[in-house]
Amino acid sequence: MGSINGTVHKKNKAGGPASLLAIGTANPPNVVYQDTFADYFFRVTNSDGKVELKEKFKRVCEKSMIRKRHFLLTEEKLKENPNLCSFMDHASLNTRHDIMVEEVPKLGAKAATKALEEWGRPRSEITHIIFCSRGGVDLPGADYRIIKLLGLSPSTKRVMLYMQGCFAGGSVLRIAKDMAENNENARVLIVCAELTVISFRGPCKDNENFSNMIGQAIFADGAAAAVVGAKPIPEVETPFFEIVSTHQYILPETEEQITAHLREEGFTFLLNNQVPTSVSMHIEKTLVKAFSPLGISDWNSLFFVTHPGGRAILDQIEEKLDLKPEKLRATRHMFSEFGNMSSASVFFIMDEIRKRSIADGLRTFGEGLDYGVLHGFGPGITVETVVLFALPLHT
Ligand SMILES: CC(=O)CC(=O)SCCNC(=O)CCNC(=O)[C@H](O)C(C)(C)COP(=O)(O)OP(=O)(O)OC[C@H]1O[C@@H](n2cnc3c(N)ncnc32)[C@H](O)[C@@H]1OP(=O)(O)O
Repeated sequence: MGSINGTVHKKNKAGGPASLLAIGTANPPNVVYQDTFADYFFRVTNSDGKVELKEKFKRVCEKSMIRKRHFLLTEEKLKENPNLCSFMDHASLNTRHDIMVEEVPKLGAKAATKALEEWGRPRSEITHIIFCSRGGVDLPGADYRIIKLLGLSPSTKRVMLYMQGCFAGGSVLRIAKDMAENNENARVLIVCAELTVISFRGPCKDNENFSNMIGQAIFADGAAAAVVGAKPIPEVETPFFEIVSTHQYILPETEEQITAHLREEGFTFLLNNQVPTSVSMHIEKTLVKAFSPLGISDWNSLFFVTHPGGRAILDQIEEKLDLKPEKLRATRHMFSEFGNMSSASVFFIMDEIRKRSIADGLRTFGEGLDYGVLHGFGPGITVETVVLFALPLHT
């Protein structure tokens, strides 16, 4: 018997739907507040002379809706590595890469430790791991290193996802669902660890590549981990969201709108200012595809976990779907407190939703509602849509 809508599940190898059983998050302790970020950014990159650019950057920071962000790179670390502070002049990949290879698994392990503690079962019972990061490509990779850091079983089956971008918070859930439902007793540890070390750089020379500056104003460092499994053990595991279905969709004629390239100068990206319009224009299509099998067409009846690409993206989605302001409350709150942490962001939002639902004594872990939607957006433009079913708080 499954619990989605009280219906009986089709038999899969695991005997039930995959659920989220725990979430843990972690950020580097160094915090930068957005109202002082422009001053900080232009000072540490020795760019105070670019007065007009700084004024424009300040305006963008003010409109970003972000209050603070966490960064591994401190002012001291940047002073030690001045090649990270120019725009494109210096080969800096080795510096960036050396830091990423060490620090990505470590930050991931901090988040994973919290998730494993919440899960409460022995670490040896993790059967699979999916590690996701946009940087730190290495052999053996971050998936291998975290197994050592956490003391997981050497027979843990690994999947490493490098360089996917922000939609990958949805991709890891899609892969975890398949693993959990098709392998009896599988327990999948998901880890998303994202550091801006790979892309931090000083201001452009003029307005020409301002989209890079948009990235500097919104991207941030953070890691999230989750345990996913089917047929939770009563009294031992506490599932909160079942993963009902997963979908991936490439938006037509948008391949040039978000691009990123790994070069000697580090990770360079281009964000077209049409991104918010492109995402919002197609968002309803993804909901219709995901929810018509469930007979749901009232989007305000769902809870929302929306990758916080930027304020304009959230504003346009809200408008297009005619959402009540509270629908994106959790998403906006986590974006304000942590910025855009790429693939990790959606896990911070799910964590906020379930914790707030508990604190408010609501009927379910999903703001008192039954169904929710998780959206990941990224290069392609690729959209991951994950349908979630929120379990009751008291059974
Ligand atoms: C798809 C995903 O979600 C995946 C990702 O995470 S990738 C990151 C995706 N995020 C984005 O693309 C950011 C979306 N944009 C925003 O949220 C908002 O534009 C913002 C918060 C950055 C700025 O807000 P704002 O100041 O109200 O916006 P707006 O008035 O449009 O822009 C301010 C200036 O920045 C410029 N600008 C905005 N977006 C730009 C872009 N992508 N490239 C270059 N310039 C841009 C504008 O042209 C404008 O310049 P002028 O002052 O010279 O006219």
